[in-house]
Amino acid sequence: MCFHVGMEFRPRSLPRLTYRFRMLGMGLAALPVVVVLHDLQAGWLAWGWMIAGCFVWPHLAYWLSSRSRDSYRAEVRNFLVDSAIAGSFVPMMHFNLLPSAVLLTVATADKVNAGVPGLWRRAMPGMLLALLVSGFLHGWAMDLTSRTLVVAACLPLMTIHTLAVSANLYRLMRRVQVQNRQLEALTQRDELTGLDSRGHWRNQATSRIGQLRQKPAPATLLLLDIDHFKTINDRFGHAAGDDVLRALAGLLRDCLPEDQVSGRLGGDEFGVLLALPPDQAAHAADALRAAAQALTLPAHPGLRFSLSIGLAALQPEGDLRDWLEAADRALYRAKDSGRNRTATALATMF
Ligand SMILES: Nc1nc2c(ncn2[C@@H]2O[C@H](COP(=O)(O)OP(=O)(O)OP(=O)(O)O)[C@@H](O)[C@H]2O)c(=O)[nH]1
Repeated sequence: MCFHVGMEFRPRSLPRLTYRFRMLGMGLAALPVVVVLHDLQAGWLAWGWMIAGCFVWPHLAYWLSSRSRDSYRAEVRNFLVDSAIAGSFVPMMHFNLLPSAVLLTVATADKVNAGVPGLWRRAMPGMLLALLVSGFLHGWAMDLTSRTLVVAACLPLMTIHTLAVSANLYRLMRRVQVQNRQLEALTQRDELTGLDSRGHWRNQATSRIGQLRQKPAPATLLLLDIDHFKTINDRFGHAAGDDVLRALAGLLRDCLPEDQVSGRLGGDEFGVLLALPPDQAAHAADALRAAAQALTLPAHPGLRFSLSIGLAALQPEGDLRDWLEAADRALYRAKDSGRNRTATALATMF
């Protein structure tokens, strides 16, 4: 009856979080137990156990888990004790039907909501054992009837518990949704350049091919590679190499049409989709190469770099793999013929 949900994310504040919920749950559970014990004119043992379970245990559980080196494991153990306490109350209440059912259900639902795999199943033997021990201590008398006051005393646990669990689950779901969105955004971006990551770029390119199949339009793929990038790293340092990669990403944004789809495919290789026919794309590529050659980096005055670019027009029958292979072969032709140039894939390359 501690209503905590989502324990699997193991927050450091776990003991404090469960403490509040356990206080509330156990406090509300005490209401029907008190009414039934009063009706049964129960003895000191039953009253003492009720006070221990409902009012002392939440503080003890907090003390134990906040002292523990592994508060997660400690809380799992506390959850099992919660269930055992709920089970022990049933014979004490002479199996009064409604509070017994509510207590056992709520205790089990807590284990499910905690998000710890199989916790509710692990809690069952302890709950049953506690019920048996309590039965031997308090007797096996049965009085299933729940009078109106007992029903009313169950209501706060039924209503407030459900609302508290729902509110907590909602909060958790919202947080997971936000984190999922953040994670997705992170995987879509190349951290260094801010361009599309390889995977996201491939997805974008594949969906662009799908659109072009539906509604044909010119499209050209550019594969870019920085010439002798290893030498730049070796001569000016890795940080300078990173600056070059970032500067190139800036050039792509500034020099190429806005509807480009640009991504860093890995290392010093970049892919760009342009909604242009190959001759216009080749002009754009040459302008980009000229801009790259002219670029100076204030932090590295002696550093200059050039680009080799392979270019391939989309063929109606090809897929992304064919398109990339054609552009790649063109890129290698550009490299082989001396670098710092643009080469266009031959039609037979597809
Ligand atoms: N600074 C930096 N270097 C990287 C990064 N990723 C890969 N590299 C380096 O990029 C270099 C790529 O080298 P190569 O594939 O030999 O290419 P290259 O030196 O440009 O040779 P050519 O393409 O034939 O002109 C390697 O030295 C990698 O270590 C990165 O994120 N930052």
